[in-house]
Amino acid sequence: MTYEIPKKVQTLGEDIQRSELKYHDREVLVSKEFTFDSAHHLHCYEGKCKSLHGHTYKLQVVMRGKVDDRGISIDFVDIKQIAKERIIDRLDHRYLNEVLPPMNTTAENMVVWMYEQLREALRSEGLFPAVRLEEVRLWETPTSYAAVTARLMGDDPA
Ligand SMILES: Nc1nc2c(c(=O)[nH]1)N=C([C@H](O)[C@H](O)COP(=O)(O)OP(=O)(O)OP(=O)(O)O)CN2
Ligand SMILES: [Zn+2]
Repeated sequence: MTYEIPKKVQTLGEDIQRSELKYHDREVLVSKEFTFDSAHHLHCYEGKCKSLHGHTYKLQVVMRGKVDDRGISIDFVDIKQIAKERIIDRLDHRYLNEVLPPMNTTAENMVVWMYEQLREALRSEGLFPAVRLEEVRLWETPTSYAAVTARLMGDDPA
């Protein structure tokens, strides 16, 4: 069954297109969250995390960009596609020590690697510099996270 948009609502859409009340060119942060489950263990670490164990990780990706005529700075769908391809699909239900480049799989190391992956994806997809990565946050447990920002990564725009 198809639903026809009422004439009144169509007109409202046209009004919005014509309206002066637009926030385009204003920079806005846009964020999306993901979860994935992985196993890992730490090296050079005395404590329970030296043994093989798992986490439900939570990843938050924050991007920033100028709002366009539609009122969108970066489509949530694009953030999802990039994060899935570059991170989630590679790490979900995997043994991190095996699938990540050689690193101790701490939240700190992983979040920097994730930032680099996402920054590279924005460039290769042609979204940068209109869209920039602002912050990446990785929760290892509900109470522990590591994060990097554009400033910490030396990527602040002049
Ligand atoms: N700075 C860091 N400290 C620790 C890391 C890390 O990546 N960076 N990692 C670990 C372990 O991987 C461990 O699994 C997580 O430790 P912890 O937060 O203590 O885990 P809990 O399940 O005990 O968390 P609660 O939320 O307090 O129950 C260790 N340290
Ligand atoms: Zn752990």
